[in-house]
Amino acid sequence: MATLSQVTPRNIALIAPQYLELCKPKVVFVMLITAWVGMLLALPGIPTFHQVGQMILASVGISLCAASSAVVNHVVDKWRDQKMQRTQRRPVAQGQIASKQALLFASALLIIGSGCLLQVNLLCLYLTLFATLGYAVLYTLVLKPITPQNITIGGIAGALPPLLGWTAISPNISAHALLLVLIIFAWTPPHFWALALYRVKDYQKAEVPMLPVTHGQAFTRLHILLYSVLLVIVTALPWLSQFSSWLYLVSVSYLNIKFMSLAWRLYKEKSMTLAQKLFKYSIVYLLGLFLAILLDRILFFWL
Ligand code: HEM
Ligand SMILES: CC(C)=CCC/C(C)=C/CC/C(C)=C/COP(=O)(O)OP(=O)(O)O
Repeated sequence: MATLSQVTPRNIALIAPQYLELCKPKVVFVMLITAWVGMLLALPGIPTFHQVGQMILASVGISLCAASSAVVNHVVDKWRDQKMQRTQRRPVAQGQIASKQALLFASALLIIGSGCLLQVNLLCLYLTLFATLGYAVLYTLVLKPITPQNITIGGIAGALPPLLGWTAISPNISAHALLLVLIIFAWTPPHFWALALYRVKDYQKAEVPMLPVTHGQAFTRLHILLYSVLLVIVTALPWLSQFSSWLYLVSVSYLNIKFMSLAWRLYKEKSMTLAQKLFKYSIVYLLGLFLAILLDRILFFWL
């Protein structure tokens, strides 16, 4: 336990980046972008002052709850992270932050985040708590060590942010918000299995039953390809249901051609460089898709 005399500005400056790292800030930020798109799409027009206030509170609340589950993930995964090259330098794995301190930090984030969402509405709060528990408990604690389908089922938690954003503005479960959730849900397996392919040794060492460990590289590449086809089909739905117009269709087609071509080449060529490329591109793809759906909506339905 730190004594009061140890709480100096210098010590805080030293420890703050480590606490920030526990929150998985880059992942949470991309999730927040998808939640913002959900919020903006739910708006009937230019937001009122009250709605801007709700959006700010919801953004803080969703980010803090997501960060809290990321911190718990570091604690639960301490021993696994120590065995994997990619994660062994993490603050909890290295013992720079004790599990107890990390859990206190996670609790504080969860309490403040929930407090913010309580001011927004109960539906948004409950769904966010469901996603938080989904990642911290269902995925990390229960599914990750027992089944290679951990990320398909656990992916529901990571896919929820657009719905969380939507309900912050309009407290009902809209079919269009569910379409956005479905897109991230179909996107998650190729996003993660591409990484698992080139990090397979890590997962073997840590005895985590990820798909390339349990079913091999060829089976994983085939499943990346199949989920990519599913992703292409699912991403056509906003246009087919007339929620989005031609601008979205053209943009998403461009993004999909590159996604499919990488997934197809990875399936044929068995290259680790291609797996790395697909993983990196999956993030650009998701950001591009959400930007396209938002711009399309603003240009054709708002203006
Ligand atoms: C269960 C679902 C998911 C799994 C298993 C997963 C897995 C991973 C893993 C293992 C990494 C770490 C890569 C590294 O440390 O080099 C990563 C990175 C990343 N993921 Fe995911 N992910 C999931 C869902 C999501 C979702 C829903 C989003 C965004 C909406 C997302 C966005 C990102 C981003 C932006 C990075 C890069 C972070 C960085 O560069 O530090 N992920 N993902
Ligand atoms: C409220 C809300 C929206 C919650 C979502 C929570 C959240 C931060 C999900 C992140 C998904 C993710 C990075 C999974 C990887 O975990 P991993 O343990 O497989 O990866 P690692 O080995 O890099 O830790």
